[in-house]
Amino acid sequence: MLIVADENIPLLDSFFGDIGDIRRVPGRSMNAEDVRDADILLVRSVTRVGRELLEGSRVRFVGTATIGTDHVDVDWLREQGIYFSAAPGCNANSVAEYVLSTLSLYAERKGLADWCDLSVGIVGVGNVGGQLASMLGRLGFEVRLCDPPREAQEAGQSGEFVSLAEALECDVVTLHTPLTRSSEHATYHMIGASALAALTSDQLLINSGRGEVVDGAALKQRLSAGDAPLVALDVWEREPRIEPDLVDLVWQATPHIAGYSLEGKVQGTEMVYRALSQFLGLPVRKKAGQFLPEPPLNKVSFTGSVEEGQAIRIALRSCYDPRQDDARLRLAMKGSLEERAEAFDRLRRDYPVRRECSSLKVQLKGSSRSLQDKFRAIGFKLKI
Ligand SMILES: NC(=O)c1ccc[n+]([C@@H]2O[C@H](COP(=O)([O-])OP(=O)(O)OC[C@H]3O[C@@H](n4cnc5c(N)ncnc54)[C@H](O)[C@@H]3O)[C@@H](O)[C@H]2O)c1
Ligand SMILES: O=C(O)[C@H](O)[C@H](O)COP(=O)(O)O
Repeated sequence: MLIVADENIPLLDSFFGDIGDIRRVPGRSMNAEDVRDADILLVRSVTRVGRELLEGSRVRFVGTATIGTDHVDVDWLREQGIYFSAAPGCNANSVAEYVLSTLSLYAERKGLADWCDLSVGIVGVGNVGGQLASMLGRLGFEVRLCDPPREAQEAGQSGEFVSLAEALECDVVTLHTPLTRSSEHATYHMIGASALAALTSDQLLINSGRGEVVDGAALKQRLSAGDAPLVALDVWEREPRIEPDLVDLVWQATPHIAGYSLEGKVQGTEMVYRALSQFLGLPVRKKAGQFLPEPPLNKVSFTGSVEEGQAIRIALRSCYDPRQDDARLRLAMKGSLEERAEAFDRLRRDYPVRRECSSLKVQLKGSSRSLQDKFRAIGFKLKI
């Protein structure tokens, strides 16, 4: 059995080596010739999967080791009888940690003594938005949730949802919707000129969903006008050919790596491995956890005299500090369009190992119960 796989899927041999022969291909340039003789196709989000890639091949299973599925023509696969599986939720915690770290930097920039003074509007409350909402709620933030599809489905069951306009009133607005173009609540360019006009310089907009959810041209105009909000973009229109002008205009710029914790990536591989094993009628014997190495930093200690906010910032940023990714992306925005595109993909392919907060033991000597609860809310392991 031949498995054709994006070379950027981690642990291909460990998970799939005893299922079939593996042919590794760069995901961005994968073409029909690469997959013609394959039985199984494993991708991440940079390969467009549909008729053009698969017609005439013998592929019968497609797995994407990612949450997003907008790169896959799911309807065409269904019509062809090709089984499809994604990895919902695999890197939700990684994205939530990216948002938390971004919030901590923003609160510091604003000179806030307590980051919980920020209200946060979450647009799209699925795996990622839901995980983030739960963390922020436990930390004591005021959170507003906007999710019209869920609101319609859960009508009458809860009054917890607000409109997009109400979410846009929060100090921080963070986008976690999929990219959809034709459904009732399509998200393509959902944040356009009028939504952007509602935001002021007292606010932060974060997009780590998909680049095309925000109208890039309208964003450039808004950021060049007065009273503009700060913006943190992890995802961009037309990746990897992103606009260097927009990189210059945003406060924080990262190369689509919010979900790139090692845990998130390996869980993506594991979920596709499980789906393929079930599809082939094989036993599921491997788990992501068995392949995760000891983290280079596995313990930090704080004494009772440490200021609470300071302790949380140190622990959070020792696991993930987006400023490093921001600096790397800005440095890479040189040369021609193609050179910049290659650099964008290189930053993602050669991404350093990043571990989630759950990999770090936090020792809190003589700390308050409330501080312990906050560390737990973020997912740290506590040693008291
Ligand atoms: N930057 C990254 O590294 C990264 C990592 C993981 C996921 N993502 C992106 O984040 C998206 C969300 O991930 P998820 O796991 O939470 O997906 P999900 O499917 O679990 O949740 C998405 C939620 O968005 C809601 N939604 C749909 N249309 C909406 C609209 N118009 N307004 C408000 N809400 C709307 C849905 O009802 C759903 O509850 C993914 O589809 C993917 O594109 C990015
Ligand atoms: O949808 C997802 O899971 C994320 O956007 C994911 O992190 C994308 O990573 P890539 O497929 O581009 O490696």
